[in-house]
Amino acid sequence: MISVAEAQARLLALASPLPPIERDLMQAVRHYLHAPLMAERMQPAADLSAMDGYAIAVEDFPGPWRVIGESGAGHPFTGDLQRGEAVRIFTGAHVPENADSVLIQENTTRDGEMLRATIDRAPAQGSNIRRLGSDFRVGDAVLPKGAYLDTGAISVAAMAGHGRLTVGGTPRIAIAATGDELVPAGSACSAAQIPCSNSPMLQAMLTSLPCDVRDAGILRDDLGVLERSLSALSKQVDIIVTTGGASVGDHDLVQRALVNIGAQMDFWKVAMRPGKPLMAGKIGNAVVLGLPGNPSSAFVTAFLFLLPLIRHMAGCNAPLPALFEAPTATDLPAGGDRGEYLRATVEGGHITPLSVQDSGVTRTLSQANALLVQQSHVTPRPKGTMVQYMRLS
Ligand SMILES: Nc1nc2c(c(=O)[nH]1)N[C@H]1C(S)=C(S)[C@@H](COP(=O)(O)OP(=O)(O)OC[C@H]3O[C@@H](n4cnc5c(N)ncnc54)[C@H](O)[C@@H]3O)O[C@H]1N2
Ligand code: MOO
Repeated sequence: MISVAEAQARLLALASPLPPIERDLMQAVRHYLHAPLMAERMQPAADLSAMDGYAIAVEDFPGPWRVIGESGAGHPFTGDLQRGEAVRIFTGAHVPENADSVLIQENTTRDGEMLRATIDRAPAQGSNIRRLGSDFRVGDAVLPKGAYLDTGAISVAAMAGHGRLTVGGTPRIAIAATGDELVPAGSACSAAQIPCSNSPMLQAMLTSLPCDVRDAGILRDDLGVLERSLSALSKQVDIIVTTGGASVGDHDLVQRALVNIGAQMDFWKVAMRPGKPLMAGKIGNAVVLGLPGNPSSAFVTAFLFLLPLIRHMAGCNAPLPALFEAPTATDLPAGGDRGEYLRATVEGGHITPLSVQDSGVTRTLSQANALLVQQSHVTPRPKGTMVQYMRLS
């Protein structure tokens, strides 16, 4: 059996990043930036007031001042300030020439044109002023290549003058559940049946990634059905994900069906728990990833393989999940012959593996916010030992 790291490397090598595409800002959300993003404008484009109050020269403190005009956001005051003069100013407005501080209005009294300070200490030069170019200047790289376009990134891209962005491609993905026992979630379900939770789970996992996901339904454990469906999907999408039918039972037909329709399988079985029966290969131009059927196995393998594959194809520079460290809140037993990914909770800086690790259980998936990574053959570790984990949320 190959290691998780080797399997990840082999999977990513099966596909190249898709060609980049230009999109409107809002269509670029959750995509990866294709090249560093340069500012096309200076921000702020002038010295701006950070508060509502009066623009003054600090050397005139403690006043009084004569208010000679007004500067509002979008309506700059065009004159300049002489000794003893102030300009009424609002948040976001241009600071007039010769002013070097904004007195907030709460620290003043006003009588007609006359302005007085109600504080004793002179404000510092530059106080309540956002300096020209202090956020970024024209040509500054405001986002690096491969940046994930989350809310903050969209904000800075818009401020930097961009209405369209060049981002990595959007892989098309088909999710096919397999198993005679499965019924669609919410349908009547006999004791011999089980709701298909894997397909909704996988779709939920992909909502924050740049991909077009299609639910290819539930495929019966029938070689002909699997062959026809997988063959058709391979011509329509970039990634086919199956769940179930990956192991060694008589009804585990996914691999056989794939080979029969000409797939080149790259690996089957990875030294990990849960998720051992994972398989990957290619049919034509499509990558096929066969996840095990058990819900936690499907979750962990999707987290460690499917998500990185999508990120890689969509232009992310670092597609694999990041590793963090925390002290374990409980003793940990020795590792077995497979790497383990224990569903765990990180709280108050400590990590606690959930007591139930059965890969058929879905409740633990809803409770876990981390996967505690335990290398194979590791010796027992007492409470307090630093361990590695991956964040799930
Ligand atoms: N003799 C052996 N038996 C098994 C081995 C092994 O090495 N030797 N491996 C075990 C491991 S590990 C896993 S994981 C499972 C995976 O098996 P399959 O991928 O073939 O999955 P199924 O048998 O089809 O289903 C397993 C389990 O999951 C339920 N399931 C399947 N699909 C869904 C779905 N879409 N939503 C919810 N639940 C699903 C299914 O009903 C079964 O209960 O094999 C072990 N066996
Ligand atoms: O590896 Mo299986 O995924 O342990 O249940």
